[in-house]
Amino acid sequence: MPEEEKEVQQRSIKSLWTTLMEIFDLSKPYRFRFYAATVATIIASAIWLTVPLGLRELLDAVFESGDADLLNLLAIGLFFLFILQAVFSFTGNYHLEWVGERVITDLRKKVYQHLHRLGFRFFAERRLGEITSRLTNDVGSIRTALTDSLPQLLTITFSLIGSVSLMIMLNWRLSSVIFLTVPVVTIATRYFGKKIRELSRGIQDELADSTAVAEDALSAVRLVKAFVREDYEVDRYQTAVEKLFKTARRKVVLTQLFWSGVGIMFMTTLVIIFWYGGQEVLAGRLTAGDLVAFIIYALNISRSINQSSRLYTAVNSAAGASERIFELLDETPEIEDSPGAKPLKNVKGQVTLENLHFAYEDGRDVLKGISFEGKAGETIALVGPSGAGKTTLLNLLPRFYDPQDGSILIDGQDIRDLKVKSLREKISIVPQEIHLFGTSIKDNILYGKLDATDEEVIRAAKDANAHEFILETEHGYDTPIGERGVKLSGGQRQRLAIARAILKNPAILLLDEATSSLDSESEAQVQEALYRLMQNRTTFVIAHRLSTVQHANRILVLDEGEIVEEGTHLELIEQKGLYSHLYELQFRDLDADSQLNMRF
Ligand SMILES: Nc1ncnc2c1ncn2[C@@H]1O[C@H](COP(=O)(O)OP(=O)(O)OP(=O)(O)O)[C@@H](O)[C@H]1O
Repeated sequence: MPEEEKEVQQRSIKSLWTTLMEIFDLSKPYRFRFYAATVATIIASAIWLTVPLGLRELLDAVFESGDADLLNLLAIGLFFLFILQAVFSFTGNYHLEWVGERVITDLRKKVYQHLHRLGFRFFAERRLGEITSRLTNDVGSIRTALTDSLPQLLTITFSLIGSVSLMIMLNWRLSSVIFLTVPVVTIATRYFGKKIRELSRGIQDELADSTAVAEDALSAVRLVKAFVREDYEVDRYQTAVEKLFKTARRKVVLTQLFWSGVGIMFMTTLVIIFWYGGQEVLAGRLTAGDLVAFIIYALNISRSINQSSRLYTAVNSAAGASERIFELLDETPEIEDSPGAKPLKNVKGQVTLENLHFAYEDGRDVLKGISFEGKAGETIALVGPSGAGKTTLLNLLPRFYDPQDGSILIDGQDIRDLKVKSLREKISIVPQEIHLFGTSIKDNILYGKLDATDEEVIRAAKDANAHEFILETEHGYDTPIGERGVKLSGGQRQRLAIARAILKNPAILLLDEATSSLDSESEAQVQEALYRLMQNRTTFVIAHRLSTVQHANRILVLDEGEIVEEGTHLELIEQKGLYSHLYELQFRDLDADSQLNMRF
């Protein structure tokens, strides 16, 4: 075998072992139950192993000694043995599967919790479908291995060891026929195992890809329909699942070849045992009972090996899946509390930016030395051309990303010295794209403060100009919102998002004004709600409306990651710089009063 291939194989066997151990580690809290179940399984297997010996006695009682009383006694004895075996087998399997299901539940929780700890960078690099596939398909694959295969593995191991020992005791020469097949099976298992493991991982990857394709399209169903791209999306999904089918078929071919090969070998071995054993009986060196018992043990071994080869493929599939799960669990969250981080309390809302430098990718600075001091309660509008870095700047305040250089201070405290959760608790974000959950209207508002009373929810909705339209819906606050809120208009969705933000009662507000048009009545209601929300809070707003910039205490004009102008609306108009240029472009011919719907 070439050195390189050998290394890959060794590495993969090692990684199989490591991942299995990692899964096994998860069962630590349930070790007592696990060991008790193992003992019950050993006892059940041991009882099962005595059955052929009982049968041998039974047959010899008939054929050799002709003893009818002994025959009755043995038959009753065997019956009770079966009952006892069933009881132990049930107990062992039940508790082993219990541990398996428990471990999987813990694993699901652990993975999901970990996903929530990971930052924006992680999610930006992956598709949602791929991540959900890990939670469902990969964990499902490990589940099968743990709950089905683990009990089998134990039974098979004991049954194999026991059958082999008893066979040798019965007739060692006949036993050696069986052992001749062992090296062949071992080599085949290693060869096929590696291939199957690789294919299993491929299948999980392709499954994740196809899930991602479907999720992408289904979550943008409006876009798909608007562009009449149903057929295109169906094609895309078909291509993905057909690719999956091809890999799955290759796995089936390999797996079946392996099983069939093992099967043929053992049936041949059995024929040899029949023939050779028959000779021994004829020669008087073996009784008929001995031969029957021997053959049952041989069948036992054959069945166990067959099962273990199936088991091996299941375990290999699980190893492929668990590699992916543990890769995910190894992802380190980029934003975490620093040691000694303090909670942010009694916030006034003074925000200072000191020489901020930020890049998503090395060498391509998006923010280039932003410095600014915002007083508590001020409204600060950010304007500038597309791609100037406005959204990026807002994303740094709740620490969705950390700057490479420079710092952000809130009331004089560096946000990296604060507990992340306490920082984010004090900041509300109203983005352009409002996301609503498929729960009730009330639950969507409650997201801002989970323990709010009904009165608080209603007050927030009233302040957000949402109360009236909520009452007009079929079940009022309990009306469910369709998947992603499709049953609500754009303005209504915004007002719900504002109600949610009001309920959170933040000291700092980050607002990305929507650019999509609303009708003027709806627009006026949203604006009014926003102004109410902005009262007594430090607000950073990416402004697209003239009314917003006119009312802002200060306007920061960003261009290519730098603040190029700063001042009030009138001051900036007088400067005749970028701001006045943008203003000219957008508002030149319009009368200020009718400009509410215009965008920057
Ligand atoms: N997640 C990301 N990964 C890499 N680059 C990004 C990411 N998000 C934004 N950028 C890049 O950073 C730059 C600034 O983007 P940003 O969204 O902050 O601009 P903006 O001023 O808010 O623009 P707009 O008004 O169009 O929303 C752009 O060049 C953009 O391509």
